Amino acid sequence: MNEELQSHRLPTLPYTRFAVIGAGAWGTALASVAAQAGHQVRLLARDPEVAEAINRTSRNPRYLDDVPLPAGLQATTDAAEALVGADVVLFVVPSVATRAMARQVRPLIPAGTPVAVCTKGIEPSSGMLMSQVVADELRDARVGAISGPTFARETALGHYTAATVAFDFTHADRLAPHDSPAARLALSMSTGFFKTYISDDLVGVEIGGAVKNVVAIACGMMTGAGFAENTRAALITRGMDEMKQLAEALGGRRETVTGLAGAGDLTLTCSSRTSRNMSLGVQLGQGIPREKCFDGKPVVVEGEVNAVSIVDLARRLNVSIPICETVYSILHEGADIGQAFGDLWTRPIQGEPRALDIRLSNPAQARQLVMDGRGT
Ligand SMILES: NC(=O)C1=CN([C@@H]2O[C@H](COP(=O)(O)OP(=O)(O)OC[C@H]3O[C@@H](n4cnc5c(N)ncnc54)[C@H](O)[C@@H]3O)[C@@H](O)[C@H]2O)C=CC1
Ligand SMILES: O=C(CO)COP(=O)(O)O
Repeated sequence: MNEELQSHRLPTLPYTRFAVIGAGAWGTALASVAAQAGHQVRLLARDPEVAEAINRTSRNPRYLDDVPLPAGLQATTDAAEALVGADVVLFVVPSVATRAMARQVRPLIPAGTPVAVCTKGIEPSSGMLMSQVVADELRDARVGAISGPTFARETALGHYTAATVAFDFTHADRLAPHDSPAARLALSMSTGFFKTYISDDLVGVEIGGAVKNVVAIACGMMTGAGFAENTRAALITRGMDEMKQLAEALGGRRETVTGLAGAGDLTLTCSSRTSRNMSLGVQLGQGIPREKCFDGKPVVVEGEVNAVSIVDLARRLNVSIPICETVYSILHEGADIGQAFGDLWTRPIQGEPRALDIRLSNPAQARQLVMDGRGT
């Protein structure tokens, strides 16, 4: 347990009855972690065949089919059965399905129940973070998030993994942080291989998870198109700056973005083709038409959908996020990859950090000055 929390007189009580909504790769992996921590876990699947197979074979035949699942994990397609008696709920459906799913299970979640959203994204049109979408539907629940650098397969296989559990802290949470939903859920999910950290900056945590997917597509595109490692390092670093700007504009903290859910997830996702976002970018960079990517199979690529909502949100907030804008222009406006990345590199020179308020003319103009003999 966190040392600071240990110093409190009262022990933190773990949650022990989990309902996990969504039996995809990540829902299955998180259900597995919770079951390995010794909890009762009910996993809500859409497909009866998946639920039946999990219960019969302790494997999810559709996702992570080679990973054995622990005892104590029961799957069902009946939302009422999944949620009855649950003292904590994890929401793990794709961002496009989150609101409808929250609305569907609303009557089954008692007031005050902690709900952690493990989906990464921002809702189009409303610009809401996933926790805000769920809170909008479940008005009486305590809604937070779990996020970090966590490939589902590696997590389910028991590789050392770390993630952040974030909830906004109420006045009562500040008086008794050991008893806050964040602390209780972090303790409940903590196993010998799954390490949790606690945050009270839900906005910062969720912005990291949403924006890193778009930056990963950018890194994939440049890899597929044959750009070099220098380019990727620049995109990761400047992508983190875009996260910081956006988080701050929404009331989050810049330093949260340097944590697991920001820098951590950005590093993971932008470095590996295991990432569906990075992988989509690589395929597009190689010139594969979108409909032929992933051999034409439907795959959840959150950054593709969320490039739209993130760019829209940033424009409304007047925040400059040129890397996300570049990805958006390629994915949704048909821009050419080589041209769009080239344009990114000829943007005006600015301070790093942006607080150093300098903005010089376009580098092309500087070259012209040299050619005109007007340098010193
Ligand atoms: N796979 C991973 O390594 C990680 C994924 N995440 C996030 O978790 C979320 C879910 O991703 P995955 O589990 O990987 O996706 P997935 O593709 O493995 O599974 C998606 C699940 O959602 C269900 N689903 C799809 N559309 C639905 C709808 N309209 N209504 C209800 N259920 C629906 C599917 O049946 C499936 O069970 C995403 O936001 C992703 O960014 C976060 C961390 C790691
Ligand atoms: O969020 C993830 C790892 O933290 C999974 O990334 P992808 O959705 O790109 O596969």
